[in-house]
Amino acid sequence: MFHLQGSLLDDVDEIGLRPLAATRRTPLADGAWVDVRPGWLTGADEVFAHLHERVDWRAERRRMYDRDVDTPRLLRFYGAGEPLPHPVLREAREALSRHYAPKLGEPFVTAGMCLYRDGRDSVAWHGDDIGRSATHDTMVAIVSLGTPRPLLLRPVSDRARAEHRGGTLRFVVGHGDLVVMGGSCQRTWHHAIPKIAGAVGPRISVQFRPYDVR
Ligand SMILES: O=C(O)CCC(=O)C(=O)O
Ligand SMILES: [Fe+2]
Repeated sequence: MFHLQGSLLDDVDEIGLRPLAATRRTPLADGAWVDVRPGWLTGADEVFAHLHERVDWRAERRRMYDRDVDTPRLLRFYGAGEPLPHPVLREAREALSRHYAPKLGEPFVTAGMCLYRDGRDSVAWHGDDIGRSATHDTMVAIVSLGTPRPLLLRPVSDRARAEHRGGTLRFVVGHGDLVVMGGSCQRTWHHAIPKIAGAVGPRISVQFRPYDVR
């Protein structure tokens, strides 16, 4: 069975969520920010195994120039109101909605899921800028399970590029970790999960988003 020690290197096996008060914020240029809460989800081995086996993962194909290519990861999107594939994901969505309500003003409702089978699977540079996030501040909260992979961020708006000192930012998101991209992040910065060489185990990410953000 898949086994990976959580980021905090502790031995909590019970499935649950730690307090969100321990979240640490990194402000980014042009009104964006990233919150990180290492080891938020406990019992992550069991949740990973459950999702890996039970979710009806779907391969997608995408038009690239003049040909169709496989999207380099498996996907499953749970729309608002659709039951989630593990009860702790509903708890996670509720806890995030409660914690961020004062600033977000609305709940997280959808759950996008990605399965990166190995280091060849990836997400190219993009912002989640379909819907209201193209014009409004919002939040995308990501729970990561399985093999740690770097989440890269780079500024794209003129102001973010002018304000930002230094190069591409790199957040390694590990087993049970929470990362929240907020403020203007989806329209002023881009993010990516790059391919990596060598033997790399699978990773699942669960992205919670408000209504009409994708
Ligand atoms: O896997 C991740 O953590 C990021 C996925 C992502 O950026 C997306 O699905 O929009
Ligand atoms: Fe994204």
